Amino acid sequence: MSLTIEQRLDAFKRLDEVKLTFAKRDWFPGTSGNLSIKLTDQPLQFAVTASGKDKTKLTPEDYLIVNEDAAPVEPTSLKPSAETLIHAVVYKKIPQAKACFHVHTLGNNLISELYFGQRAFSIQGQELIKGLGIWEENASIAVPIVENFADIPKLAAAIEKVITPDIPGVLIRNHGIYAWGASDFEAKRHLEAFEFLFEYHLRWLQLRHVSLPAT
Ligand SMILES: CSCCC(=O)C(=O)COP(=O)(O)O
Ligand SMILES: [Zn+2]
Repeated sequence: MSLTIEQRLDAFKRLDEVKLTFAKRDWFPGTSGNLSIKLTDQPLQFAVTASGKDKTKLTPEDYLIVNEDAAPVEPTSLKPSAETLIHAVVYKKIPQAKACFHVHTLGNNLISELYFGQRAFSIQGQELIKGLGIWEENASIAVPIVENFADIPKLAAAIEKVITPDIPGVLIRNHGIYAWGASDFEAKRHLEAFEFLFEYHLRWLQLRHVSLPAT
């Protein structure tokens, strides 16, 4: 299914907006991180950030269109993200996902290592869980954590095993997080909620032994 120029430009513009917002938060240290927006199903085609680029910058060559095998669908000199297969796995396993964002932050790296032994990070009763679209009273979530592998097909297979529609994200040990949503707006909201919950928990671990003045 051929894509219109309007579809491309709209996806690239949306990715630019998200990229600049995340860049302002220093969420792309050392060229890390990658972003994608799904364009078509049957066949799966999505726009993804080019590999190895400084994601704090906007250039005319930041994105390319790829298929489910992470191969470019049009002639290009750009190399797709080294982790493109992971985005493809998310789109194939979670049909509702229309955007998928990946960042490396200190918070998500620390949480992924602290809780890797449990293969999940669990948190309950935090208001920002609603940011994940989970609104029941005193809700609890468990964010899956997989081992990090340099072999991307192996990492993608590990991720495919654990992701479900219930929790729109997955942590990779000492690497980062993938978060997705039914739109770029929703994927951004989910990623922000995850990162807030990680930061809250890390700060709580630091402060919980501090003696507070008697009230
Ligand atoms: C320097 S980060 C190592 C690669 C990585 O984990 C990442 O998220 C960025 O890879 P890409 O190929 O998408 O630039
Ligand atoms: Zn990464």
